Amino acid sequence: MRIDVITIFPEYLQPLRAALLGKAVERGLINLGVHDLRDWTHDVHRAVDDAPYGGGPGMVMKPQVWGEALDAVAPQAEGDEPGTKPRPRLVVPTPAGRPFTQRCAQEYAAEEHLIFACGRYEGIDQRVIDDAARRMPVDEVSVGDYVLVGGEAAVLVIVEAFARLLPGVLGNPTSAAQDSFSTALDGLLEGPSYTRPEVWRDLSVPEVLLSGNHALVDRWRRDQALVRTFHRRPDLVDRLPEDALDERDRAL
Ligand SMILES: Nc1ccc2ncsc2c1
Repeated sequence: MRIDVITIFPEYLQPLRAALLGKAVERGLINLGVHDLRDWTHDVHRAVDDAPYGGGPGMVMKPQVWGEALDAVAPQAEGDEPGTKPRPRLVVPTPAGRPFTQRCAQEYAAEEHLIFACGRYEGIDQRVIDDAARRMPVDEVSVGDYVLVGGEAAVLVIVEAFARLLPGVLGNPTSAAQDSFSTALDGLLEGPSYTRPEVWRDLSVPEVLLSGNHALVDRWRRDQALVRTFHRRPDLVDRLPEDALDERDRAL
């Protein structure tokens, strides 16, 4: 998979070259390009923003600079035979976007080429998104109901969420199958985990986990996931299968 990130702070994306993701890049599972948006400016000040039409606080990122950057990173070469190059998907993190979920992460893990546009200030001139949408799918996505200073931190979150799903990235691929929100858990939250010692600061591991009875352990883990989900994320309840509601009543 190819990932391109366009930003005015390339150094912010260094964590993509560290740890597990860094290993995936080194091994060629991910082909990563991080680009400085200012490389497509032509003025002495290398300006990337301007005052908003209609007035209001803050600055808006200029369409000309973004247009040239996206043309360079996702060239629409004349005469390209359709399907000869993977069509990229443009992802624009924004507080005003649709929620980024585990399902989105699974979709992105299936893409061949993702381009991330990191906005700053009050955001990117909307015509950049509208122009790009003429030649590639564009997603404006939110990583939560809060506002950051820019899109870079959101890109780190999004890339980690889908890259860990790529074959060969995680040491133990089966662990992703039992994640919170996974199909195996019916979209529930994971329950609590424990490891040695059995007693720590007078706190004991739940007896059932020491029983060796896998059926009882599985049932206990399911109950813990149900109770945790219903208490912490009641908004996920309506997405659960009908029988999970009955399980809830038994578990609570
Ligand atoms: N451009 C911009 C500004 C704030 C923000 N918060 C989450 S993503 C994002 C993107």
